[in-house]
Amino acid sequence: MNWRELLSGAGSMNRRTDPWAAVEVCWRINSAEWRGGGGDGKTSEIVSTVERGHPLHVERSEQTILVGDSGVGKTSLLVQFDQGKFIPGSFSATVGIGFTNKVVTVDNVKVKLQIWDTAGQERFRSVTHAYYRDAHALLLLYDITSKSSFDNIRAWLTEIHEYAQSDVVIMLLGNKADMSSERAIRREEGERLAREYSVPFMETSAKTGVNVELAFVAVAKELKSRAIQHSSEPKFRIHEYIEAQKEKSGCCSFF
Ligand SMILES: Nc1nc2c(ncn2[C@@H]2O[C@H](COP(=O)(O)OP(=O)(O)OP(=O)(O)O)[C@@H](O)[C@H]2O)c(=O)[nH]1
Repeated sequence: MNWRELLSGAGSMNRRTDPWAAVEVCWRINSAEWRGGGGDGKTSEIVSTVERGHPLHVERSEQTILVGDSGVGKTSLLVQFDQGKFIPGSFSATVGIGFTNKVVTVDNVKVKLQIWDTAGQERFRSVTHAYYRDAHALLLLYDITSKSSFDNIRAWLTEIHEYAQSDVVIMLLGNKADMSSERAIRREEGERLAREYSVPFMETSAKTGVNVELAFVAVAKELKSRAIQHSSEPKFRIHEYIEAQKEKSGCCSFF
């Protein structure tokens, strides 16, 4: 059963036609608020669908942009997330912008992330700016072996605040965490900068895959919770989620 069928089944309870309404209906059912309340046979069908654990499909693209200096690993991070692989070898800089669609299932809801991979080179900056306005989330990368890429983060944040929506989800990522012998930026420095700007932070490796999925899943969870947050549920807090997941995986001890 897809969300359209769910929506028509839920129509007697919620007449909105927004696809997110179907998710909200099921969300409430999921949290037992309307359990058994429909009396039309359809409600219990929806309940059992959710109980069987079938993810709800959501046709809405959440636009996520990867930004940061050239060579920090934006394309590699996306390839690792999308295909689970790292292609070593010569570096070929992104020209302009490219995108990948990826569906992430979070809390039994499918969230479609449209991920834009931007070119870090200065000459493409005006192209990148054009995409900021429509972004729901921004992953801002630096390379832990490159001091200049870290020093430029402030300038990137200034641009983001100038061109993006004020409520855009921003996450700071220190990539290439596998290259500890060439590390130029300590993890604490990344953490301090992230705290200063009140953005979540983690170190990632597009090579080993460490924290790559976590970064995108955390963004998907945040965007989903903003779209269908129900008042009876505790608010999703991305900082707390990331810290808890990092602790669980003992992520940073092997860098
Ligand atoms: N060891 C290691 N190398 C990485 C990692 N991520 C990227 N690289 C390498 O760094 C180089 C640049 O990576 P890209 O992904 O092309 O960088 P980019 O940020 O997309 O660069 P632009 O397209 O110019 O903006 C490539 O040679 C990658 O193989 C990583 O996590 N670890």
